[in-house]
Amino acid sequence: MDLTKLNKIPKKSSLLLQFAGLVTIATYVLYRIIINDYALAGILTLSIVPLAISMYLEWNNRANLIQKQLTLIIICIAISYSCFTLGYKGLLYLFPTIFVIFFLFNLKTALLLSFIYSLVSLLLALNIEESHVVIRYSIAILDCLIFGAIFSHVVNKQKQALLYFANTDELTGVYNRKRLIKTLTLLLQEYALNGTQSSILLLDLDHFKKVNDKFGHLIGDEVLRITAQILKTHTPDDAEVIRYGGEEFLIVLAGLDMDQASIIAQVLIERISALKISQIQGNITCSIGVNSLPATNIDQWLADCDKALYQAKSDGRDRYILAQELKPTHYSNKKDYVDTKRVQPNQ
Ligand SMILES: Nc1nc2c(ncn2[C@@H]2O[C@H](COP(=O)(O)OP(=O)(O)OP(=O)(O)O)[C@@H](O)[C@H]2O)c(=O)[nH]1
Repeated sequence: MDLTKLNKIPKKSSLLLQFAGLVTIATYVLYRIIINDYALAGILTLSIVPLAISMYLEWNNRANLIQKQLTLIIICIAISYSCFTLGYKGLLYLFPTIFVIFFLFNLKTALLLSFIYSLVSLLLALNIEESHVVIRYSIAILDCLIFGAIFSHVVNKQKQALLYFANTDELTGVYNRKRLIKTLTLLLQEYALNGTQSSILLLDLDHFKKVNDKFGHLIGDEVLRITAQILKTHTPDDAEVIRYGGEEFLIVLAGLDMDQASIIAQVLIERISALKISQIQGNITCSIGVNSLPATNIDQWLADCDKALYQAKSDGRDRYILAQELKPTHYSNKKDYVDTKRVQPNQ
């Protein structure tokens, strides 16, 4: 399944749901006008306006959760009023709105809101209904609340699992590259708005091919897993560790400047070289490129960090290099680095 298509599903279903609501309410408003009930027609029309705005924003990819929640609350108020004037006919509209509440609020808030909404509407319906009718509806509405809560709980769990698998590298358990663009875009925006510093480290294990060749791919995999653990343990809690390529990891340090990022780079180099794996003789080392904002865009941020990493490799590995310290002419392309590798085969 193409996971990128997943993003389009909520937009389509949300538009469809809102369209169904709009048509239902609009038809009902027409009916109330025909039978000269202008008061209820007016109140319901008030709920059509935010719904139409909400659909327009959704269509233009500008919808946000707060505006959707407000729209739903206005519709709930209109439906409560219709319970007061229509009795059980108004109560019928409670059921679908309760389900929508569970999809637009978190579980606790949705339970509280739909409970208050149902209670108020049932009490208002008493205006024209016998109490035994209202009690019958109360039981049905309670069922709806319970099923709504269970259903949204299960869907949320599945959504979390899907997000986890879509964003996680299977071998190491850290983020995969899908996470990258979103995180770096946010940090560039933060820098442009508030001047908040952020840095990235591009870390590559040294001579990893030799580890595979000498000890086998399974041991190589184990080294990658342990490295990922070290990166997670020795970086701040809010740092994002991303598996960037085969034996390459990108560490995103939000809010940290070049000096702070350098300290972390040095710690990681020391921790990785201190690593003892029983099946492997000798040390595992790594090289790191460090690049801090400003950067004109994500590509430049990453490309300059990549150059710093290549220079760290060329300068003898087991070290970090700051992108800011690179001379513009130094290692302008990867060929220079490949040539350097070729003359040091036994390193
Ligand atoms: N075990 C294992 N190996 C991997 C994985 N992904 C990539 N590799 C290996 O990583 C090695 C990368 O080799 P190179 O790009 O030559 O880099 P290197 O040997 O680390 O040399 P330098 O980067 O120059 O220090 C290759 O042998 C790949 O097969 C993986 O998921 N598991």
